[in-house]
Amino acid sequence: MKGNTVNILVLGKEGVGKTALVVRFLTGRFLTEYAQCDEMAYERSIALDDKQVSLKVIDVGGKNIDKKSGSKESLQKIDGAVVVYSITDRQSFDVAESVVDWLRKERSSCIPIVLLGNKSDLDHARAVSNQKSEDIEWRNTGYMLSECSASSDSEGVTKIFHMLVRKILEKRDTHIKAQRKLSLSHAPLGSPKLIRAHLRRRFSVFTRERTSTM
Ligand SMILES: Nc1nc2c(ncn2[C@@H]2O[C@H](COP(=O)(O)OP(=O)(O)OP(=O)(O)O)[C@@H](O)[C@H]2O)c(=O)[nH]1
Repeated sequence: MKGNTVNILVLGKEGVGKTALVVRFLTGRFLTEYAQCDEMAYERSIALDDKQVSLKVIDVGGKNIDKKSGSKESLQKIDGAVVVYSITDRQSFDVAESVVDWLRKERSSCIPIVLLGNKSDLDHARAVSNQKSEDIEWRNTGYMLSECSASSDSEGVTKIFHMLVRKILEKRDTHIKAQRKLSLSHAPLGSPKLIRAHLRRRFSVFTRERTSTM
């Protein structure tokens, strides 16, 4: 079982600020230059809502974005993705949209995706209209639109990654509950599993009744 281990893929066109965002989120710092790599994986344990979460963030170099080969293997193991574009680069938004389509096609189960416009500090050079709705929320298809700035908005970057991790854990929880229910409904009558579940239910009613009369 995966427990609280979460794997996130960060993708997008070259130069949109993927590494800057990941580094900002994991270290709180903004660096202006990075060594270019095809793919970098960062591992970190974070505290979120009283839970300890083991995070693995894979930053796929923008050069790989067309062939997408580097990320294909990682794809089956990931729980969620941040697809980044720069608000100053219209083409990076088109690339990001095609990456979201590709992710949806490649992954049979619908993973949560954030379509994220970076460099919002450069509003004067904006080339993509503002996608950010005031109350950020997950849409039906399991994706979210937002904007932030790796260079000037540490809090905003953290908030977005945290929202994604929460969504992943919530989805996993729902899946586990559904699996449990299914395995119980398939258990043969009188099986130890079914008897145990039945006793647990009875026992909880019994303790509730006792507590309420006290
Ligand atoms: N103004 C501004 N510049 C940014 C921001 N985020 C990143 N940059 C700059 O954009 C450039 C590219 O950032 P990277 O983080 O290397 O971009 P990347 O998407 O990882 O690039 P590749 O690894 O080549 O795919 C750097 O010069 C950063 O300093 C931001 O929020 N605002």
